[in-house]
Amino acid sequence: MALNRLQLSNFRNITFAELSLVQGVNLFCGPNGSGKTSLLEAVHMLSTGRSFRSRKHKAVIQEGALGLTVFGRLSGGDSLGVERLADGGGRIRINRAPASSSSQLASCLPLQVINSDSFSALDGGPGVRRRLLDWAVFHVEHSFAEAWKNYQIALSQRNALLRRGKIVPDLLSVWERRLAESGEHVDALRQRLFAGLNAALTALLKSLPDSPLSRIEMSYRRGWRKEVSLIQALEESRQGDLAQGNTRVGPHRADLRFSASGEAAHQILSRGQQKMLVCALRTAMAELVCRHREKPVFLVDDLPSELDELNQLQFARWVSRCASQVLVTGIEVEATSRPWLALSPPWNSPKVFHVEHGHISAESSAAT
Ligand SMILES: Nc1ncnc2c1ncn2[C@@H]1O[C@H](COP(=O)(O)OP(=O)(O)OP(=O)(O)O)[C@@H](O)[C@H]1O
Repeated sequence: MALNRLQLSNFRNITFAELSLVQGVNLFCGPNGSGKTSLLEAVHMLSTGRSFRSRKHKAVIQEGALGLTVFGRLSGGDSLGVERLADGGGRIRINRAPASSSSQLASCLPLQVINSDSFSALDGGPGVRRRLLDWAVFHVEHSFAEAWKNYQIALSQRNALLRRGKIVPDLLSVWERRLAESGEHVDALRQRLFAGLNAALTALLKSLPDSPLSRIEMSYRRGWRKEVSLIQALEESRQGDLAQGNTRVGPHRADLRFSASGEAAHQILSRGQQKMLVCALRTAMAELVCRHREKPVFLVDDLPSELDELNQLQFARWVSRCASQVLVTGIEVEATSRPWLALSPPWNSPKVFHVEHGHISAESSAAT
């Protein structure tokens, strides 16, 4: 699925922009602080209802404005709209009708983001990796969203009971059974996805020149001991959980680990190799998603500053196989377009947009 038209207003320093995008590569070039990342952030908001830089909508709304809007029309004809107001209100619309949750936006517009934050996936906490895995599970396994929601409800109920201090055993076991049932389901979906993801990632890494990167192995930790069921694990950890007021086992503790010869990936890979590993992981996820659904859109913020030329070229090749469209930012047009020019059509003829002081104009014509 590609984004054909994008319209935004009062989004950080962009007062208004209306753009016609192409399938393949869209380049947004301009000096620091001109509004390139804000543009990508707006597309992210259209797919998730939120920014990738700030948890607070107010920080994203243009200073002095009452609210922001982002509107997009997809290649399949659907339209998406997000409005965020400074007073905390807002609306999400799909085909002009109110949408009940932002996950409906995500199913219409699957999106992968590569920016400097993406690289914390290896050395950051497990939550970052879990969310990455769940992006692919959500798009491939249709029962995941419901199972995960049920799991979260049961988890917060069990945690609330644990914090009360005085346990009502019957009530606790009701929520533990629900937690175990939805948790086992979430885990089964993740495990099935993981098997395909692992195969796709290994194939991508093996296609790289021999280095520690091509020997990286990925493993999945489900969040409780292998030998027991989730209900047993919950019973075993009940006393400790009571003392902590928190459920310490279950799929909310799952993780992906990356290692080579027993060493953690971030201990043995160079910074650039770590970045390439994250690019390969996101590509592998997109490959899995496009086997089951339409190809996702990639947002790539300032690739030249992250990877050397060979790796940029490799990554551009990967993206061209599994994405419908990519929006790339950079400072110089020549350096930003270089990795894409060696690919086959439509990837070798990027549409270039110039970004300056929040104004965005297409290269070949007047402002779009
Ligand atoms: N709420 C806001 N209202 C108005 N302007 C804002 C707001 N938030 C941020 N800005 C400004 O918007 C500008 C665009 O920032 P953005 O991060 O999009 O730039 P960029 O082109 O990606 O820069 P770089 O190349 O340095 O990454 C910055 O000058 C920033 O100070």
